[in-house]
Amino acid sequence: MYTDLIKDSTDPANPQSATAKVKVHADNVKKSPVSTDEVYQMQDNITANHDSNSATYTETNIATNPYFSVQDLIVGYDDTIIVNGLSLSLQQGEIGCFLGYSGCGKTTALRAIAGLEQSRRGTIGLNNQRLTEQTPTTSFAVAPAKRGMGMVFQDYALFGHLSVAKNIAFGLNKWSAADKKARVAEMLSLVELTEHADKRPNELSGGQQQRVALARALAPNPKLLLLDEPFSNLDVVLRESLAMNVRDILKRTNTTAILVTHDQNEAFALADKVGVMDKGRLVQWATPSELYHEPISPFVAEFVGEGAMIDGIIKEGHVETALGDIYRRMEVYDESGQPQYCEYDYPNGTPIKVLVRPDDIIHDDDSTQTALVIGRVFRGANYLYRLQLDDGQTVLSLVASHHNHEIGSQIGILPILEHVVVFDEKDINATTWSEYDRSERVAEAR
Ligand SMILES: Nc1ncnc2c1ncn2[C@@H]1O[C@H](COP(=O)(O)OP(=O)(O)OP(=O)(O)O)[C@@H](O)[C@H]1O
Repeated sequence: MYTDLIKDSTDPANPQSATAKVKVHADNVKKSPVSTDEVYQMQDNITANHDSNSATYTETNIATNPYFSVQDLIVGYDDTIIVNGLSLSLQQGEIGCFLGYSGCGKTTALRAIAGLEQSRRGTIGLNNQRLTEQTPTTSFAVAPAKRGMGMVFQDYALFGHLSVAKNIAFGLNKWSAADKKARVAEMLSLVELTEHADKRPNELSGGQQQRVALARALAPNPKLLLLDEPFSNLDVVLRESLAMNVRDILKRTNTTAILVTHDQNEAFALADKVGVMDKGRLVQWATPSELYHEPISPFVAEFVGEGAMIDGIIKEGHVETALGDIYRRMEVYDESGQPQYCEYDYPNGTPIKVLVRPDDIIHDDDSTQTALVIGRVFRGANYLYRLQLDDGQTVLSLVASHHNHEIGSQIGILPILEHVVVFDEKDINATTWSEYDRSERVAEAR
């Protein structure tokens, strides 16, 4: 794969393949329900764990060790591997996210981090403590209740018979009465629910209940906060605004967190680093912007954001396409600030696929290059147009909605091909989202 950035594009998560001969991923296996009791116990113990006897890194060095790290984590049931070589790291205060389709192993990964699932291989470290280490020679795992983690669930899991304030105070049993009162007041204010302190959860909206759940999880000051699809019970409009609100709260409290979701808007609104998962593997671990602009494979390109893949062919070091020629741009500039280019190192005639995002195609009435409008979706501020090029290929274009063009009309376009992503045949032969989608439908139809 080539992007406009000339740099090593190998998978930073570096998933190692499992050596055991096992079947990877099975959709017919039922998962055990999340045991909220286990999680309440985790929560109750957070503040009691400052003198935890869990092992510390022998070569501890806060400057070089990430605050939170997972290395080559493998989790499976019987002969099935669900999480396959997960590796990632977060600095303190960073928010990470596992993003992927249903059944790809996101929740299992989260539960393994919490210690609620046993791992077969790998290490987990948090705040200079080794929490899990499973190697051929060592086997070590800190109990969930001693990991200092908090959890927020999809269904809020609040105590219906307790007030909002008492729900928030739940994990503070070992605090003095005065400290507990002050902490609950602080948390109520943080999530802007002070005036609802004495209400029962069922007197609150879904969004408010989720804020109570967040306050309850944050109250004992967890070392790591785990959020499992926290917004999926809420309507779409509320989801994005609550996601931004939650990000703001986590940033203000410098909380390190991991979110699990299948919704990329949620992932982008909340997370600093997003990991796209596919069949138990972390395919790419990157910032939202990197995922969108520099997807590592067609799978990630198609899963994250919108766009179209068009055909290209290598000619003398550049790519010829129906939209125009693409030159390989480096993130290197000459003295006058002009970007520098180099050649794609493929032989002449190599077939290529080019990822073109809707923002790469600008509508321009004065352009001599035109395309046929074959579809459009009104999105308030914009129209998303589906456009057919002269050779029959289609691309998408995001155009301000005051440019109202009927289906069947020709419009002028200006392709901006400076930042497109180029994939070769090897990338294309990898499993794509479309292929997955098809096989899912076949499986569902059985
Ligand atoms: N305790 C278990 N025993 C056996 N298989 C399990 C168990 N827990 C999960 N699985 C299987 O592991 C796979 C991944 O499940 P997981 O819940 O991690 O996926 P997910 O990506 O979080 O999906 P969703 O978004 O639907 O929650 C599924 O096929 C599931 O049936």
